[in-house]
Amino acid sequence: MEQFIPGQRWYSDNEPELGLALVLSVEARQLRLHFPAIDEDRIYRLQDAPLTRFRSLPHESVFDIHGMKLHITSVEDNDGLLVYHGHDDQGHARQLPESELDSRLQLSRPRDRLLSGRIDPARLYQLRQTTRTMQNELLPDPARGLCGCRVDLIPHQLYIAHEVARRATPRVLLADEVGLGKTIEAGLIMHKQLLDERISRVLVLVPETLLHQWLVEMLRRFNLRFSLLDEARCEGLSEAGEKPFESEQLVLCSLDMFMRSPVYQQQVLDAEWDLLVVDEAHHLDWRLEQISPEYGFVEQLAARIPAVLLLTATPEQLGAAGHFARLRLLDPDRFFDLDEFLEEEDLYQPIIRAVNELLDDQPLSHASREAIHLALGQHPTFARLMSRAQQSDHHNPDRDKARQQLIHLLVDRHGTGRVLFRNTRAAISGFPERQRHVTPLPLPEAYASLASDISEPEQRLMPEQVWQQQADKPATWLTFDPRVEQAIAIVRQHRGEKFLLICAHADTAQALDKYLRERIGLRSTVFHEGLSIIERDRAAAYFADPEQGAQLLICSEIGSEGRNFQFAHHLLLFDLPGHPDLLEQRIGRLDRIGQTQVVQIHLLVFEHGPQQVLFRLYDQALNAFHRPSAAGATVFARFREAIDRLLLLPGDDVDQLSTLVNEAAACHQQLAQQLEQGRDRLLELNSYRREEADYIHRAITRLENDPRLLEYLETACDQFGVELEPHTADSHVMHPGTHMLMEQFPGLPDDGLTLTRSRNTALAREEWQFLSWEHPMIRGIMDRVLEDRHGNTALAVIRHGDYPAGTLLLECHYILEGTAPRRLQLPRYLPPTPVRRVVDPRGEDCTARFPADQLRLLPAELDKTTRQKILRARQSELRHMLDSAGALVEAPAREILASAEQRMRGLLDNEITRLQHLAQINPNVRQGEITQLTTQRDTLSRHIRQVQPVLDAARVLIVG
Ligand SMILES: Nc1ncnc2c1ncn2[C@@H]1O[C@H](COP(=O)(O)OP(=O)(O)OP(=O)(O)O)[C@@H](O)[C@H]1O
Repeated sequence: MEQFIPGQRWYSDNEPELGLALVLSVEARQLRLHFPAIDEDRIYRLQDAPLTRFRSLPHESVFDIHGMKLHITSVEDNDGLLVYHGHDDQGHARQLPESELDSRLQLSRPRDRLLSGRIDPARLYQLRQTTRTMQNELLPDPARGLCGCRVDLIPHQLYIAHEVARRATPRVLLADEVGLGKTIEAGLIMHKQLLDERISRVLVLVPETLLHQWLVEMLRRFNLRFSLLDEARCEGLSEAGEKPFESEQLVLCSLDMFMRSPVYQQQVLDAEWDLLVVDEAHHLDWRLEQISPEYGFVEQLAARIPAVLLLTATPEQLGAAGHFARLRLLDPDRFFDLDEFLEEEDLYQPIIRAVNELLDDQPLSHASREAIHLALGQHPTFARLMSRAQQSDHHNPDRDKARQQLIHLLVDRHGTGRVLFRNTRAAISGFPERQRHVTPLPLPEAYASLASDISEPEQRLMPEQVWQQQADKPATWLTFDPRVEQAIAIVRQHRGEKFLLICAHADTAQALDKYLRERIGLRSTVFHEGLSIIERDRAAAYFADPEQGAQLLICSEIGSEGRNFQFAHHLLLFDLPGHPDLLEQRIGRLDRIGQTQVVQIHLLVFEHGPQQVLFRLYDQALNAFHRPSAAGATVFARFREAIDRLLLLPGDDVDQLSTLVNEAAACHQQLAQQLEQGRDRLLELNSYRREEADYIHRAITRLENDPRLLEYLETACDQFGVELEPHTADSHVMHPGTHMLMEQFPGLPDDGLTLTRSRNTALAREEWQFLSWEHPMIRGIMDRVLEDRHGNTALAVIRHGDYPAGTLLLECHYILEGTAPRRLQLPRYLPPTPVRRVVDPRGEDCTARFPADQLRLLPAELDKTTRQKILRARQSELRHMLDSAGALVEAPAREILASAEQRMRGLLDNEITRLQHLAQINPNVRQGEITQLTTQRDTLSRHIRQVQPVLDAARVLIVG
């Protein structure tokens, strides 16, 4: 019998409606209680007072007398008086002595509710059980965080997302070739880390032109609602007395905004973030002699924010120094010296040769064997792998397996492998072809005569601009420049087909647009840096509209970055840019995931002059119109002087040009070969591992095809009064019902919504919701069901031959759930795990006789009064069964916890050993990562051992 102590809270078994009582005094035979809810004192006999002690447990919530809700994390027993510790709704740490609990009865625990005769409807009880089961299955599922995104399941993206999002604080450079889905990869990583509660505050920095596209992409594909903070919004928030960057969790800003405002820079630096994402990171210019303000600012952010994703399609634009500089943002301790970085890259050559021999199924040369020993050490496991990999029988699957394992081990040890992911079209199949169509055009005399006045090669690429400035007339070049007529002719030839025209300068774009619209009546629109963001988005949307939209979009160079125009198949290049990476960016607007046809590239090239120089270099030396040229940037860097000289030549020097093109072509071929055999091959292997991608793919498909999802939604809708009706073969419509039981059903608008379970349909019908276990609506329902007490008691009549009618049995569902700081990821190893026990009146375990799915429930529904009568009459039996079930669950709970701890240790020890090995050979492994993992493992062990089974739901079974 529990001792009564003044200050404790109890409630009356017979009259729970009186609320929580406070023990005032305890004498020899009686005790005095005060019931604040009715402001009455009552006296009970100490010996048989029908009272139950009120106790709440970790994970539950209680209210104090001022209405503050406390989410309990631990309960302290201070000489018989309880103090609840936890946090309030704002996340502030609080403690609450039981004497200050709100007196309106907070009977939420199943034990209290059963003993006071409170029973929930059977369907609600069932919904709770299913929710628990699903929660237990979904939390550790490898597809978690990836299956609910409205994206095609593209293997290299799945691999990267899975690999990166698992890291505690990933700091990586996503550098897939243009248009292969870096934004999508970043979205997948964020989505998974947010769902796993590894992160909650995210700052995304993008060029101004891409703000809206990011905003929309994050919402429609990932259900991530970012807040776009521009100057106007920040000003508004500041005026309202708020700190702009602390008002929202997911924030999207343009980097340019911070470049204009040191005040905002400071404010964003002062706010706390978990993850920083920087798109188009090649703009962060860094040279030994000078650091750009953009780089300086991002460097400060990256030093404070634990996780960082940098996105760029052209990591080596601006040369190796630029590449090094971006890696330096991710890990300044590791990448601190440019020369050393360059030397180190060369040291990987022997490993690369070894990997090539393994890949090409060749015998391992002596040098390769040496390199492997040097890289992996003399550990017996590696020695065994080596000997299996060298077996002469080519058909032996063991040999293949050993070779694959060695490749993985070696790739792991590759210099930048852990921080850099780069996939190329060459390594990933399924991309459309490119076809180029070139129309040589005479160079107008007016342009030829300008040549001697221009000293900058870049200017010579835009003669129309120089002409306009010199002639000081508005765009007269339109009348004599043959590219204009030719562009019109090409567009007209393909009536009804969309064209993206890109030129270097905003003024050129504007003049062309005006001319084509007013004089020719073409449905065109324009996109350039002089327009506001809204105007640019409007232009892009007008172009995208398949029926009423523009046939032609004219863009300045800014249109060639990041934008999605793959619904068009024709690209018209009014001029050629001075760098191969820019050319690739231009082509990448159309040649990207989602392009369904051959990409037609139309080139308007003068037969003479600098455009001809570039054309021949791109076409004949780099073959850049047909496929991305990985070595293009290096070739241009090597021949920069010669190229600039030719670009500035007033006339043509055909011989010099041919020599340059030939030399550049030879150099390109050689570099491409080296890349193919060398560093790129390793990087490629590291950026995409098929088996892992397949494994994730299978896991996602399994969840997607789980029929329980729709059943679950149907039951929830039924329970909460929401209408759900079939719509098409794979979709449903949902509406709030007339008797909806919730004020608001999570995520359901007043006018309803349509949802589909089919990924393909969801991709085609963006206005529909994509239903998955991760959809905010399903997550919202699960939270609502588990919150507080929904369905945690029930009563049913059953048939069972072994027990006489009238026997009372009790089915108890316990939950093993730990509390630990989120960053430790405890649920990954110990998801809330249900344990079920059924006890008979003697307190014996009879679970085996009553498997959950075989309980023969009788339809007899007892009314509320009868249920309460039964429960009150047999309270002592119930108490006994509750206590017995509590004792019975201890042994299985210990087993589950021990195996969770073992699993956790196994996984983390593996990871620690791998990292320790890597750290000896690959300095890219941050020592901090290893220490963090070791501490994490030990702290997790402590948390797991402290877990106690908590009764989550109980059902009284009456044998009928
Ligand atoms: N898994 C996917 N499912 C559906 N669409 C995708 C997927 N991956 C990429 N896309 C689409 O392909 C296009 C290119 O993707 P994304 O913008 O992420 O590429 P990127 O590598 O960031 O491009 P860039 O180099 O131009 O910045 C986008 O329209 C995107 O929506």
